[in-house]
Amino acid sequence: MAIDYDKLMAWRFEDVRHRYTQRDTMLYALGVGLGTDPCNETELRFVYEKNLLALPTLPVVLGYPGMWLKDPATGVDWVRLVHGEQGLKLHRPIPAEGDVIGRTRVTGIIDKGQGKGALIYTERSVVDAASGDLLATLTSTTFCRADGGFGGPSGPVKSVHELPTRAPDHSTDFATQPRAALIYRLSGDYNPLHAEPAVARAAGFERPILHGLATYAIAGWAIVKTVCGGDPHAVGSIDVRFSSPVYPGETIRTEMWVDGKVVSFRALAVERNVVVLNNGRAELR
Ligand SMILES: CCCCCCC[C@@H](O)CC(=O)SCCNC(=O)CCNC(=O)[C@H](O)C(C)(C)COP(=O)(O)OP(=O)(O)OC[C@H]1O[C@@H](n2cnc3c(N)ncnc32)[C@H](O)[C@@H]1OP(=O)(O)O
Repeated sequence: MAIDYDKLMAWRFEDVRHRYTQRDTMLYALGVGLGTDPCNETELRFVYEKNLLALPTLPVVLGYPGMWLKDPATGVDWVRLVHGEQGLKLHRPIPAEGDVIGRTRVTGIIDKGQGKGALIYTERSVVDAASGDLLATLTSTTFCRADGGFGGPSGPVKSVHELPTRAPDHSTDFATQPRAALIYRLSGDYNPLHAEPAVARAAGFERPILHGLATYAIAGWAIVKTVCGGDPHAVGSIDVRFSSPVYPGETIRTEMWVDGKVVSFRALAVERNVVVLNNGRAELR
């Protein structure tokens, strides 16, 4: 079944009420890979309940509607989809525990052509359940590699941020563990692509790949640690494109360029010397 543009644009999402605890916040940070050095006090603040802080990227798992594209009625071949781009705008500091509502909608669908794929743009608002205050706005591009040529529009596509041409101002390495995806998924993205070898092979990968949002969080953490002095509240937004898959166990090198309040960044899988995140742009408060 092919994508039906009008049907998918009008896809109805239920509100997702999500009460998250300090334990969830710590599990998220552990899934990202923090806490491997028990004496690293900067990381401990995100994985230990004493004065616990939330990573700025935590909202990506709050009020998440799940793998809705697995529904055959969407017309999407879910096995072949990958995460294409992610944006996050933080409107308020994210508490280490809370009760939120996620509201998702489809904002655009692009036909890249037969054999090239389709892009599905979604936006999610995460609001505080009690006050109704908007905490974060998330924008996602799902790259549906098997679904091009359905007769939809070819634009407008999201523009990408150009990185500076000079050498990076900062660079930091972060070793992921072979089991990284198996821990990260417990925060809510249960896509079997990250756990089941047979599904990964059917999707065209030699083995399960890491969640794009785990790599995204690693780059976000690199910015917090390197540019923000460890203060997660200093981050206002983070946008990036996923340019190549990451295999759990690889080392992620985040390269950063700082120009006033704008941090441009990209990330590489060091062992293969491949750029895995590109066109990154974070804005500091
Ligand atoms: C609610 C939220 C739902 C989210 C669901 C996500 C669920 C998760 O569990 C799934 C994951 O986490 S998957 C893991 C993370 N993602 C990845 O690993 C993808 C990495 N990227 C790739 O493989 C390729 O870049 C690939 C395949 C993306 C593109 O490669 P190519 O086809 O070779 O593309 P290329 O020839 O370089 O360019 C063709 C056109 O596509 C545009 N483009 C490229 N990369 C893009 C990307 N990442 N996002 C959006 N557009 C992208 C190019 O600009 C080009 O456009 P044009 O033809 O107009 O010039």
